[in-house]
Amino acid sequence: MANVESEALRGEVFRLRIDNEIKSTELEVFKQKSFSRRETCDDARRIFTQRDLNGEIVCITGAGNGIGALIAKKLADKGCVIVALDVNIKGNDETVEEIRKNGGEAYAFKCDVSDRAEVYEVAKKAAKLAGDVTILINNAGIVGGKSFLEADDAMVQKTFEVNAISHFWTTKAFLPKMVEKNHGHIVSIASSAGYFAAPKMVDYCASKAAAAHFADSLSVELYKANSAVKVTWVCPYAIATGMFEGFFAKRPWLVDILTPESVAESVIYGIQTNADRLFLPGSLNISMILNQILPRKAGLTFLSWGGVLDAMNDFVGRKKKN
Ligand SMILES: NC(=O)C1=CN([C@@H]2O[C@H](COP(=O)(O)OP(=O)(O)OC[C@H]3O[C@@H](n4cnc5c(N)ncnc54)[C@H](OP(=O)(O)O)[C@@H]3O)[C@@H](O)[C@H]2O)C=CC1
Ligand SMILES: CC1=C(/C=C/C(C)=C/C=C/C(C)=C/C=O)C(C)(C)CCC1
Repeated sequence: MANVESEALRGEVFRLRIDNEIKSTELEVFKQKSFSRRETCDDARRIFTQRDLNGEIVCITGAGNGIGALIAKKLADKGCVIVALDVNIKGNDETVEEIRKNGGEAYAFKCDVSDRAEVYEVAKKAAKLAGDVTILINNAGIVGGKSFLEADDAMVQKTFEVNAISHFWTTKAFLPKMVEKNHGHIVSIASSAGYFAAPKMVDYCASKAAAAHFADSLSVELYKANSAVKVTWVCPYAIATGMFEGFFAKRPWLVDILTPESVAESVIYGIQTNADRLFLPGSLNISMILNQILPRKAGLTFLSWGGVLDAMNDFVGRKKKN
């Protein structure tokens, strides 16, 4: 299970990096693992430029479950103030309770991020209570898991509204202050599904491609404005949070289902090092390039060899909680 191993190793080296105990062997080993040339070079540079997040005010959507909840708690442990938004009140409150129990500062707001008015209203309340948000993590997401003709229109619409269009509203709510202070970070949890297609994910893949390109385009606009506001978009392979329950990874030695823990650590690492696009695992960089440059037939053969065609056959997704 090379991938899990390299993910775990990444986590291990990552932890070493926090202690700033960079030994050349660790760095060497880190390089050997399945990271693309570009990422390794960037990593070498980024390893020594991790920024301290203490005192940052982080708004994270979808903080009631899965990687959103994990990232919120981990950032709170780093001294961040957490503004947790979720439509799932119970989960959101649990996340905030746990942070407060550990001595952190956190605020829970019920918010359906697909409801623009609600987003703007909650954003105002959050700024009054917690202060101006300096890191926005657009994490909330849904997936229907139906083939194109089976997918009901309402779910297709909702998928775009949550996975992509909501990023406009949350970013419009918090970016002005970041630009004014010339300090801030927008993080979009997009997906590798924004760059790779699979059956029963037409709406999901299209919405994640929109989310990825939103972040990419915004980062170029901010670059033109010489802004210090950073943009990171994260493109994980399937993660074992329950959202993609039943997803099948045919060649786990190539790309295996990720642990929420390793994804949360990598997202935070990406924020600390101002990463731009973060494929998880890093080897997807190579696959993405291959998939783009191969003639279509060869690309389809590569994807079917990798198991894409049957990956969603047994998809059940998250069992709706009570
Ligand atoms: N799991 C995976 O395999 C992968 C996930 N991703 C992306 O990572 C992100 C997090 O995924 P993951 O942690 O697995 O997902 P989870 O389903 O575990 O958590 C998502 C959270 O977002 C909440 N949410 C859903 N809709 C809304 C809404 N309209 N407004 C506010 N909150 C909402 C959910 O609430 P509720 O529980 O009530 O639905 C849930 O608390 C998503 O964007 C997902 O697309 C990317 C790659 C792989
Ligand atoms: C990338 C890639 C593959 C499969 C990618 C898939 C199917 C990604 C699915 C991602 C999901 C479900 C994300 C959820 O948000 C293969 C075929 C293993 C070959 C190597 C390149």
